[in-house]
Amino acid sequence: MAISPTVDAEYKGTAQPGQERQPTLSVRDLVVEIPTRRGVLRPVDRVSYDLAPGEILGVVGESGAGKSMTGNAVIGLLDRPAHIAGGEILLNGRRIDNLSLREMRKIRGKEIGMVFQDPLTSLNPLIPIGEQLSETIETHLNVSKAEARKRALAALEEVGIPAAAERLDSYPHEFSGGMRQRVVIALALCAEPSLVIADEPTTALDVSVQAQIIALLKRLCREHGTSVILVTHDMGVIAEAADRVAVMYAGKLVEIGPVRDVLTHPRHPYTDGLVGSMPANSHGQARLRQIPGAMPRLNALPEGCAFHPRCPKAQDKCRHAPEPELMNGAACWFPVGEDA
Ligand SMILES: Nc1ncnc2c1ncn2[C@@H]1O[C@H](COP(=O)(O)OP(=O)(O)OP(=O)(O)O)[C@@H](O)[C@H]1O
Repeated sequence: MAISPTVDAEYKGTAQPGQERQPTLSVRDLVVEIPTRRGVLRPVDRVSYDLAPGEILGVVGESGAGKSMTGNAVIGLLDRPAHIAGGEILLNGRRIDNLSLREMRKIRGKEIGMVFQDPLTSLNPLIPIGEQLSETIETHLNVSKAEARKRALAALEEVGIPAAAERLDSYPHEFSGGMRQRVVIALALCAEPSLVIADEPTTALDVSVQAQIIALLKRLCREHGTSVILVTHDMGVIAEAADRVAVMYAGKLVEIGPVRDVLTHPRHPYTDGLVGSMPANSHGQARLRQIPGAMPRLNALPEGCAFHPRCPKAQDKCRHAPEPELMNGAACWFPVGEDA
């Protein structure tokens, strides 16, 4: 049975009748467009998903798939000329895709926390970190200066900054990359947002600290009941941290499902390729199969399914029929494991 891409089957499927919780975030048929001299590009093309309270959704795909654009659309930080050209974004049931810049600014920090690849983009280099934290807390939680400073210290302790009381007056450059990202996580969570968007939060860090930062993000969001969109090109990070995974290819959502199902039984051949190119873990055999070819440019998408030129299962239908919608979690005419 074909499932409309506007209905996220996995989310609806887990709720019992009458017990459906309002999703923290609903992205409905989201379209982001970029007008160019050679036509209009669609880096995000009718993407839909729901994010349940406390859920961690990993968004994965190769560079240029549209992962960051989707996240940036949610937080109202698309760089012009990219803009939302269709669909809806609801945060706790309230539409946020049509808010003014001023209203959106109030939501960022308070209702949506952000963790980017480079911690320095989130931190002001000229202000001690304790002050940055307490200012955010004071503004968003309406508490006194003294109370905000107390909570800033608690936030730093929570993210594992050693001797936190002495570090309140340190500047961002006085921390290592990993410690700085811990501070950013404290900043993202200090106003108790219901959603955190973490875009490649560990990509710029030493491999040795990447796992610690992912574990920290996961633990804190679990403890606070915060939902997370975790954008990454790394399936290993998804396996480590996410509850569900959304796979993007050339602006489209091509597969979505619980992480364990998608990793053990990927249905879209692109997901299968991504899983096959993961380095082996301690239980697996060496895999590291690369997907041949490269993702097409948005101004040169092939006819039919955008993945067909790289797909080992491609048939005539894939080359000519309109791109398939999500069916049982995968947008593919001939999913892996189902004989044509
Ligand atoms: N101003 C622009 N003009 C034309 N194309 C653009 C512009 N900005 C972004 N794009 C294209 O939009 C697409 C989506 O980019 P996006 O950053 O969301 O991808 P991504 O999956 O997050 O990749 P990465 O991991 O490299 O950040 C890319 O193909 C990119 O080249």
